[in-house]
Amino acid sequence: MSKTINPVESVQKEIKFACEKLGLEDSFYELLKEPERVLIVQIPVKMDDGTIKTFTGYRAQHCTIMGPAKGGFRYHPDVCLDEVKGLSMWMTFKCAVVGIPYGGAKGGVCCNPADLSKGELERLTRGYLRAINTVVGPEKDIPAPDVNTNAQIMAWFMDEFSMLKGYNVPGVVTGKPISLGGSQGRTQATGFGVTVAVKKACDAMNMDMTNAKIAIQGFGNVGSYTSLYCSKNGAKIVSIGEWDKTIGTYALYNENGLDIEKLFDYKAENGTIVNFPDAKRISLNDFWALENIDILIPAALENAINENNAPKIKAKIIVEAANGPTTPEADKILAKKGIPIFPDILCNAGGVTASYFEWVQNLMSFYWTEEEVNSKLEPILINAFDDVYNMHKHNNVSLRQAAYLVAIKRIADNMKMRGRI
Ligand SMILES: NC(=O)C1=CN([C@@H]2O[C@H](COP(=O)(O)OP(=O)(O)OC[C@H]3O[C@@H](n4cnc5c(N)ncnc54)[C@H](O)[C@@H]3O)[C@@H](O)[C@H]2O)C=CC1
Ligand SMILES: O=C(O)CCC(=O)C(=O)O
Repeated sequence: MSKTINPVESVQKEIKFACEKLGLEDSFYELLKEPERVLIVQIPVKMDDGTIKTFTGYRAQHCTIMGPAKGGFRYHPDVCLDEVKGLSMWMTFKCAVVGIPYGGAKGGVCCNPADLSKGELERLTRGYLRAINTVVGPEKDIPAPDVNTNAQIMAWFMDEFSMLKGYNVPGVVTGKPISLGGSQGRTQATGFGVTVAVKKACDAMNMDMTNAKIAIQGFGNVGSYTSLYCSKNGAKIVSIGEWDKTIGTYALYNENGLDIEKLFDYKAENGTIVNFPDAKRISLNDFWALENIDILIPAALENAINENNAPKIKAKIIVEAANGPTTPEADKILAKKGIPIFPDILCNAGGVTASYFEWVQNLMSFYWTEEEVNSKLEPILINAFDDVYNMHKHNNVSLRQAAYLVAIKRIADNMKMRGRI
């Protein structure tokens, strides 16, 4: 059994280390160690059978000094206060790493969306918005999609907020459908950004991406587009680890590389990839222990790589696409094995950066093409990668520590200039 990991304590350790390394006084740590605000709400939902069920929802806003709070909300049975708080803290540092004018937030509702009908999901989403409406808005806090939430859910969220206000407010949420003010490229942006990180990581490690074999855990929004863009860049996606409601966790494996476009079609048709024909099915345990893998990309949930499976990992590098996929114990094990980990707050920042573009377009009511979005997105991600990599090289710190150093230096400079400290 893995030890229970408290994400808040894990982030606090990273903040403390970075503040000390940057020579910042304790007051900086004091201001960053906990979210500024956490809202816990009960959401009554009329179920299809006429009964009322109550769900617990959360919204945590960690730090708003750099701008309005920003971050997704998820629907999952494991959603709880500490998870949402930890995820909101990661968002603050992610936005600072890429230098976009936001603080960090995250939300979620503890529920199993697989058990809810479309109507129940809509009523839950509208109820969640009504319960948190006083703390969100284009100038305050702008949610977005995360695990088990998507463009349709963002559309209901935006519609309910607009009805409460009495006028259309597209900028209250990002990741909307294009027809409602969503941005070109947002759906694909996190996977696009992870692929930029993979390319940069390969360059830094003298690896050839066009010959790389990649294993990816998760074929949801982030995992699927990461698979697609990495394969378009010549890499072979030899394995995809997944979860299915009928059989639990499993992985698909094809040593010659899975056909990702066919996998997209198969998932669109079947809602799952569990019986995809052109692959062997292996266990998730075997997935973590795969031989001859160059790059491992966790793109599912927190704590996926832990003290149990880290010793088995044979990949040359890990690129984190999920938030918090590697536990602190696994970090230490992998460091001893000499496997570098390119961290989440750098590698998955493409999503929030494209969300920033969506919000800017909503505020201007003037919309960009996908080419314009991607041509603005890529240089931001490349610069962020270079900032983190240089910090890592020049300060004898891990890549994760380097990302926190870059982020916290920017936030601390802002705090000092304002005279907060
Ligand atoms: N959607 C976005 O734009 C962003 C998402 N992220 C992070 O990326 C991760 C994935 O998010 P999304 O792709 O949006 O969620 P999603 O809900 O679209 O996909 C998650 C996938 O992981 C699979 N999964 C769940 N548990 C699993 C397990 N134990 N083993 C293997 N597969 C499992 C699910 O079946 C699903 O296909 C999360 O950590 C999220 O916070 C980070 C940045 C932006
Ligand atoms: O697009 C956004 O605003 C946030 C995405 C998100 O939740 C994340 O980066 O973890």
